[in-house]
Amino acid sequence: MGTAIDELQEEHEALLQFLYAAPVGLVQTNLIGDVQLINPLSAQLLMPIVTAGDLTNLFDVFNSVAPELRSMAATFPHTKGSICEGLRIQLTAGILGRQDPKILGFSLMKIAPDRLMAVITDMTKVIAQERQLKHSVAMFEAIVTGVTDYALMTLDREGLIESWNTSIERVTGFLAEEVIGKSFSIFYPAGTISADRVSDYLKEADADGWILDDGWRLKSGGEKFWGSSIITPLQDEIDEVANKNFRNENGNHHYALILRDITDKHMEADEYLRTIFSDHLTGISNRRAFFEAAALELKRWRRHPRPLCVMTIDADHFKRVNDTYGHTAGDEVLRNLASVLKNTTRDIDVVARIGGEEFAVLLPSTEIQNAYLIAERFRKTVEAQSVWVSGIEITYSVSIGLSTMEHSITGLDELLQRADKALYHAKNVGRNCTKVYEETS
Ligand SMILES: Nc1nc2c(ncn2[C@@H]2O[C@H](COP(=O)(O)OP(=O)(O)OP(=O)(O)O)[C@@H](O)[C@H]2O)c(=O)[nH]1
Repeated sequence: MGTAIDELQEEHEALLQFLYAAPVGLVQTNLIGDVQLINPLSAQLLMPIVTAGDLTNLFDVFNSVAPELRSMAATFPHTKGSICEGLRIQLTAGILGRQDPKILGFSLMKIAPDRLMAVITDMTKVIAQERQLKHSVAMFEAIVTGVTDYALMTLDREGLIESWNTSIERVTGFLAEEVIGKSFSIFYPAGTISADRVSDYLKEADADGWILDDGWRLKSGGEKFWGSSIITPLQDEIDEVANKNFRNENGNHHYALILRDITDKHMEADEYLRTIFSDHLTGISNRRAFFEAAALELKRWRRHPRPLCVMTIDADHFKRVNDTYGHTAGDEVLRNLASVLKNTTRDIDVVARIGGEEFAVLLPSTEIQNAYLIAERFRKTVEAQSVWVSGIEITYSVSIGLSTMEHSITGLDELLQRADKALYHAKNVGRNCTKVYEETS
């Protein structure tokens, strides 16, 4: 008969075998993330973010791409249960030389008071399929929806509304005479679309056959609704026969715009989207949302280069804030930073927390001189205010790095690296300042 020790040994070996053969990545750690058991698949999946082969601590490994995991585990109040489920973590975006972002599915469970189990899967393909499906579903729904549920209009080559069906009035409240001859941007709330963007949308529709754009839209009375717009170029044979010279270089000069009010559906999906794209601490975009939006902007830039800047921001001496006032106060400062940043930028800018105390903003259609002014306005606002936590006044400052997109830049990773170099320069010259990337910086 085996002793209790033998039984434990057997159990342990069975667990090891299970770990080894499991079709998902499994990592067992203690509460602070020190790895106790790890299967080969995990090691393989985590490879892109493991520095110098060091897999000692799971939270250290994830620190650059999902810094929130550590505090999520630390603040989990129960002795057992799910800490996070199906979190999608963008792995390789932003890592120099990696053009193909890998996305991991990550779930973390507390399985005993002193033990965590992480389940890791490769979601890259699933997400690509989901995105494709989203487009197909939107197109399909636009086609099959009852005539009353969508507004249909035609646009000229500049995006000015030429004709419409009466459903526009039902969906948006605008009358024909109010919209004919106006840009379709009339349906966008102020600050959410620029003239450049209108023209880019049309060019994208030409290049890809269509473009889908979901977001806030405006009714004539100023009321907002969540709309889904699909723009497709119209291949108009009659016009081609009538006047060949009238066609633009892409061969299309009219577009159909289908605008649907999907507020109800959006509200249902909103909570889900928030968990995927929002940073849990500050509520602004998370790293994943930033990289997705930035990839789209860069794709646009490659087709139609327009000034595009990136700003990276790092709170100064933040360790000192944590050490002096505690981690909770530190969190409050980060929330303050995010909110000031959001308030000093436009709606069209992508404002995200991309690391622990690192933030980034993508500034489309912005010259570097203007990006500098925006950065300085933000920096001075931070400097001039204070955060109150439990009756204690905390002041802090930020350092900022800026870079601008150029043809010689290979991708987002390089653009970000340049901004980071400028940020490093700002730290080196004494912090609380903004520096623009220069070849020599
Ligand atoms: N409160 C809080 N602190 C965090 C979070 N993420 C990272 N940090 C802390 O941020 C600090 C970053 O410190 P460092 O990178 O050493 O730099 P620093 O003290 O900000 O100094 P400089 O960047 O050189 O000005 C570390 O102490 C981290 O623990 C978070 O979510 N909440």
